[in-house]
Amino acid sequence: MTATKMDGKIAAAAIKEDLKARVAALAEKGVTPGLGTVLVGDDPGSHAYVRGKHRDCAEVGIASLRVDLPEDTSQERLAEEIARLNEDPACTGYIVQLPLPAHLHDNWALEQIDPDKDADGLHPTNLGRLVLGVEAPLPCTPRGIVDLLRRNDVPLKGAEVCIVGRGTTVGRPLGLLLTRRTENATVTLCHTGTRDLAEHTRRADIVVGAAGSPGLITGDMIRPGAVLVDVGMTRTEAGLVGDFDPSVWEVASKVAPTPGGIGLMTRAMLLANVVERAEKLAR
Ligand SMILES: Nc1nc2c(c(=O)[nH]1)N[C@@H](CN(C=O)c1ccc(C(=O)N[C@@H](CCC(=O)O)C(=O)O)cc1)CN2
Repeated sequence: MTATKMDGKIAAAAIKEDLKARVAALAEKGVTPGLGTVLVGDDPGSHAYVRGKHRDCAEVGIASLRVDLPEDTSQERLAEEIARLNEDPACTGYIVQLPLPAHLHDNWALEQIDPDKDADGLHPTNLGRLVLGVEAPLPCTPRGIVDLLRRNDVPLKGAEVCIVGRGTTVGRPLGLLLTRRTENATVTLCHTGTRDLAEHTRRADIVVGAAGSPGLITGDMIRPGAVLVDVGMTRTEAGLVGDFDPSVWEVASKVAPTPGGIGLMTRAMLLANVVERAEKLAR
């Protein structure tokens, strides 16, 4: 068996086309959605991701507000910029690019964001709303995973899903999303303390690699015909590498690879969150 690719580029392009039309409809009502980004430091990967987000905004007609701060930014200075975006009416939603430099704290920064402007869906209030099943912006990567699976006709109802990685941007919120009544999957959340990872991955219809451990999951660890979603993104000398070893392509039925899969869906879902918030404001 050679797996087929679940293509994030094709799906993201379709999502952006739809959003472009919705942004044009908002313009007729005098509303322009505006995405803010706060980037602290010099990490080349983070700079590339933020550049990509602003390129996407330009493509669909969303205004961009960009705040770039030096590596040695103090917590007080960062708090000022976040407070400014909370108050700025031109900014309908914004993100703080993660991870922040070590002297700042990701969770502290997320808590400073006005939950109504939280374009990433990562504010504790919005994660809490996800737990409660109340409407809220959804975290972009988990939302992108569910969207890509649906577009590729992967059944979720009753599916056994093994998520490898318990991070707060992907693994944990994805477990919450997939176990909602609308998705109705059964989730096993594995992590570095899991005793026998292969025992869990082999049982699953869908395996999500979100551990950031290159090549962790090999072909012998999955069942024939399984659907795989790679969220791992580790930069190596060989380029960008995901959590799945190339041997999985001979065993799986469908794969969302790194690169070309979920990263692009993450970007598209950020735009969707910003447009949805603007639509709410226009009602
Ligand atoms: N505030 C946030 N910070 C971070 C998030 C997030 O969702 N919100 N996620 C990641 C980084 N990220 C978005 O910010 C992101 C990662 C990867 C991609 C992407 O397009 N990947 C491409 C490959 C790009 C490359 O070659 O480098 C792909 O997978 O094809 C987009 C966004 C951590 N921080």
